[in-house]
Amino acid sequence: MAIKKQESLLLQNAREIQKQTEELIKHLEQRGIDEPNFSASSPAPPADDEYDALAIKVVQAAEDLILLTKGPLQWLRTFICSQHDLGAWQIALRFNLFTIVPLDRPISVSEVAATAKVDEDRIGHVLKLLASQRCFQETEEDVFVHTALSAFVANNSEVRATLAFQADEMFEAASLMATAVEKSPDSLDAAQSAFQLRFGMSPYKWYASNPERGSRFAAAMAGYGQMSRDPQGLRDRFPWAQLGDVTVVDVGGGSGHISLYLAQQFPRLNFIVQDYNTVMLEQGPKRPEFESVQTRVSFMQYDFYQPQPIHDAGLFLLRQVIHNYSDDKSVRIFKSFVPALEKCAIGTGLLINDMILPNLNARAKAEEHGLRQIDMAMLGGYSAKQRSLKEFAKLLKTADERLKIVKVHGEGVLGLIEVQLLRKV
Ligand SMILES: C[S@@+](CC[C@H](N)C(=O)[O-])C[C@H]1O[C@@H](n2cnc3c(N)ncnc32)[C@H](O)[C@@H]1O
Repeated sequence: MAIKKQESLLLQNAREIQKQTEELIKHLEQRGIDEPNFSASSPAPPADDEYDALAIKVVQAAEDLILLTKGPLQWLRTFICSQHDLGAWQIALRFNLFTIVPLDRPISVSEVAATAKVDEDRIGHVLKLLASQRCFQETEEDVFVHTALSAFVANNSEVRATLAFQADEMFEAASLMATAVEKSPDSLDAAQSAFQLRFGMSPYKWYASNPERGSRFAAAMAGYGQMSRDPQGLRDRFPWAQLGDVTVVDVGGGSGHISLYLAQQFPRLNFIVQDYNTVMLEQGPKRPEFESVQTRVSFMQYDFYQPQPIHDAGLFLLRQVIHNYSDDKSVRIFKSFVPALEKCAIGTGLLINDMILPNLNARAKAEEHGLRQIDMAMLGGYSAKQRSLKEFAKLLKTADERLKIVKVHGEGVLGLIEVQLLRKV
């Protein structure tokens, strides 16, 4: 029997990239969408689940090929210097380089530096690093134009807020991750989170006492919504229209950006946005979409460790809250809904819109990596974590035996877990 020569793993990955890229192009062609390029006028890739599913296959094969080609030593060399990339982005964001570089003409480093009020030498070095990531392009020595990447940042203030809060407070806190574990090696301790060690208080207290950063955090959350396209997933994967004329209570809703979005989509629904942080709540009515839905969206200060005061809700929404808390606090939050759910109509749901960590090999590594990054962000910020479906079920049961997961709606970056308080009719 002829011994089959082992096929090159490098070539297998290269062929996979070719095959999956062809699928991706077919998808674009079928929808009449032009291919993306690096220029500032590049069309954006489509924002739909089908495209994402194709794109992740290309990304996985490409990332595997990069690792195989570079080998461990050179892969590590690049990776372990990532904090310096973030440092350069921090400067670019803090000194507004993205908006100083005009969208319609080249600009010299000296002009950027004069507007940013920082010396030319450092601004040049920062722009050159970013340009090596195809974020800005140096068209001639010390002259820059936007690329697709930098123009996107320039044009999107919410995404800029997301980048800036990560490059500032989260980056500073992340440098103390191991120290935080050293201080509390046996279990999660919110008082010893990396953020707490860096800033002396929890993120929420810190944002409340630093209103400028607090309002940037609210915008950053909206930017995350764009990145994960989760508001659309939330809209499409749950039967909102079937709820009828009811009030949805958005608990820990921050600026209410999600309620405002859903209110625009579903004209029969009313929303109450609850948050204990008034700085976050005050952002809501300032948002441009508020005007068109202001009769149906209201804001209310409420602390979710206290019993839920709304007893005639059609649905409670708890979005991106539980991942900020340890197990015991999550149980207290779930418990706060019980007296209200006992009084609301039978079948009233508690919809948890939080990341569900995947089971082993359920998702491509490149995709799982994105989820695990946020899991680490929760550890560093709050001594908290993301959870699997099994973990959610366990916490709900500990809060009240009658709290049951009745459905997981669809699949996306964030999960959509519908919980009901099972009661006898
Ligand atoms: C990660 S943000 C999520 C915001 C929003 N739900 C979203 O999806 O964008 C968590 C929110 O919980 C709020 N929060 C924290 N502690 C709270 C408490 N004890 N009671 C009510 N809201 C609280 C924070 O102010 C913040 O707006």
